[in-house]
Amino acid sequence: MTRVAVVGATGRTGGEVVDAGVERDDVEVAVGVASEAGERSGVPVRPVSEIADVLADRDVDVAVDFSTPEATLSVADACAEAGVALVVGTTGFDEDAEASLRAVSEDVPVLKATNFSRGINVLQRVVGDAVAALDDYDLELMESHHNGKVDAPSGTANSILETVQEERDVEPVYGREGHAPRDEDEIGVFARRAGDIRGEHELILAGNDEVLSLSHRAEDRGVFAAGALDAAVWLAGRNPDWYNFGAVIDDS
Ligand SMILES: NC(=O)C1=CN([C@@H]2O[C@H](COP(=O)(O)OP(=O)(O)OC[C@H]3O[C@@H](n4cnc5c(N)ncnc54)[C@H](OP(=O)(O)O)[C@@H]3O)[C@@H](O)[C@H]2O)C=CC1
Ligand SMILES: O=C(O)C1=N[C@H](C(=O)O)C[C@H](O)C1
Repeated sequence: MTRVAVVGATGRTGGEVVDAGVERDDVEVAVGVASEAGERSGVPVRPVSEIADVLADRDVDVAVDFSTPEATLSVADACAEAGVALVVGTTGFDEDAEASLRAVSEDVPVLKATNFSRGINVLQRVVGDAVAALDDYDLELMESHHNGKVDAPSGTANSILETVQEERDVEPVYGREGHAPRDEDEIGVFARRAGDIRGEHELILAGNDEVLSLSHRAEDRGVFAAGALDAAVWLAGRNPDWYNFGAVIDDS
């Protein structure tokens, strides 16, 4: 049984992690963490200001984080101090924050994924193959999310862009406007925010007479919760290192 602390337990995604966790046999949701104290699905939620005590008192094996970059970094430091593994789903880190997280993985195991759905992970594998095979096609990347999302483009879109750039030297152009003729080595990147869209991503590869569209749509946040908890169970007890979600999928 893996004892989990859910950081962001009162949020859209962390709340789903708590709900999913209390239903699982391989996970014990020991505690939730948020800005303020509260409760979710019968699980006590404690303020992040008490994180060090919380990790020790509740005998936590893995912290699962869907919060904000700032909160993640303070939780990561506490995990390193307490010897607690960390699963990070939060997106929107700048380069310095990403480096700080990587440093924490020298002390405790850290698994970070911009998207915990299995479908996106497979999409990423297909993207690499497609971009390599259709190496002179125009590329455009689109994502859509709910109106409460604060980072743009999404973490997943940035990860897809990285995969594309591993295969081809393309320069991102974010949200064209005005006189903006297309260069053959650019990739347009577009973010839409509306309603409660769970998360949609699409990469198109367009030749003159055909368009290949690679797309994914999350239909329920439960898909992220399930993946993050699978990752937590997989990560518990491993050596300090930097891990990715692909390894979890490959092992299951
Ligand atoms: N990797 C993946 O698969 C996915 C990643 N995400 C990412 O997860 C993150 C959260 O998204 P979402 O659930 O929509 O966000 P919400 O705004 O709905 O929830 C944020 C949560 O974080 C808590 N929080 C905010 N500030 C702090 C703080 N300083 N200390 C402790 N807790 C804090 C909030 O608590 P309070 O309300 O008390 O402030 C709340 O519980 C985003 O970065 C998003 O991109 C989302 C879905 C899937
Ligand atoms: O904020 C969200 O909701 C999501 N965020 C992640 C991202 O930024 O890619 C993953 C998913 O798309 C939902």
